[in-house]
Amino acid sequence: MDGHLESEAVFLERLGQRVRTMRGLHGMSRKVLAKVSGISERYIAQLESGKGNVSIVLLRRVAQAMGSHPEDLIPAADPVPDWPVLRELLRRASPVQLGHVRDLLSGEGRLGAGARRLPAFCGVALIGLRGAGKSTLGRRLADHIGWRFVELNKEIEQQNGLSVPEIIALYGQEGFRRMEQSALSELLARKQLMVLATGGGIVAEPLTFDLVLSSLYTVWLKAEPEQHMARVRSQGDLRPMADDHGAMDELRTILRSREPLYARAAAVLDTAGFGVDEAAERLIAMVSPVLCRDACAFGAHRAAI
Ligand SMILES: Nc1ncnc2c1ncn2[C@@H]1O[C@H](COP(=O)(O)OP(=O)(O)O)[C@@H](O)[C@H]1O
Ligand SMILES: O=C(O)C1=C[C@@H](OP(=O)(O)O)[C@@H](O)[C@H](O)C1
Ligand SMILES: [Mg+2]
Repeated sequence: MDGHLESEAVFLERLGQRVRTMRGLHGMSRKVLAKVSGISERYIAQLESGKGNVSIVLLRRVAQAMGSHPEDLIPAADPVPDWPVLRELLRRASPVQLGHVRDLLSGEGRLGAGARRLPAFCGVALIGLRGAGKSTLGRRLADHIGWRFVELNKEIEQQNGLSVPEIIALYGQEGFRRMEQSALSELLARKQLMVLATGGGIVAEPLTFDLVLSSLYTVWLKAEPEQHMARVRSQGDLRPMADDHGAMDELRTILRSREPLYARAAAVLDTAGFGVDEAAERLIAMVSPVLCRDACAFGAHRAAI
């Protein structure tokens, strides 16, 4: 193969990987992505395996179906790990804000360390894939330390008067992520200590996830793919891991795509090999000393700990 062809083949392969990763990040099966984008499942499989040379218009459709942008799918080296957060912030910034950022980055800014604001400490967040134990262990932790337990998905449902599946059906992934962000902002604005069970896909939206990481002591509840599947199945909840033979593959793709983001949590609790009681004890033990130290440092209520 000549040099050009080879580098094009590598490009297409990496493009395919990025589509697959982004799809996993958003928890969408190939079937769902095909349906939402209006592109055949077979073609998406080709694209993901680096065999389909997708047109820019189709790539835009694929990106839009996942609530992302075509440039997010183009293989490129992200300059810094925080790049997706910075890019989202830049996209939304006002001209005045952009001016400040430009000044700051070009070394002309006057913002000293003293001008930086510490985020309010609002409690503990649990993140992880469905079946990680966010709801089960979160409730136990909240009962133990006497803080309010909040399910982010329930807040979203209450605030919008629709169930999560209804929101996704009506407004798509993008609409759901928007509502997730506003429900989270609203909760944080209450400035009450809480244990928050997030939705498994919260890591897919950089700004929302950044808000979680900067406002709450975040713990990733980790488990093996087989355990996620078994736990979810035994709850009788088969979304989005339902039906087809590829369910386990889909689950692995989702987990693999999200792992680097889940790993940004302040702490990791591996629940594999433990029952609920032991996992809860370990979570409480892991979190308690940090709460004492951080809640006090952040000026939170000592009595609540
Ligand atoms: N070590 C463990 N940690 C957490 N949950 C466990 C564990 N072992 C078994 N489970 C079971 O797995 C399920 C976890 O579900 P859930 O708490 O709803 O997860 P999530 O909210 O993350 O989707 C529960 O039915 C729980 O009883
Ligand atoms: O993993 C995901 O992509 C999702 C997980 C769900 O939350 P749970 O993890 O609480 O089930 C919910 O936010 C939505 O259906 C998407
Ligand atoms: Mg849950």
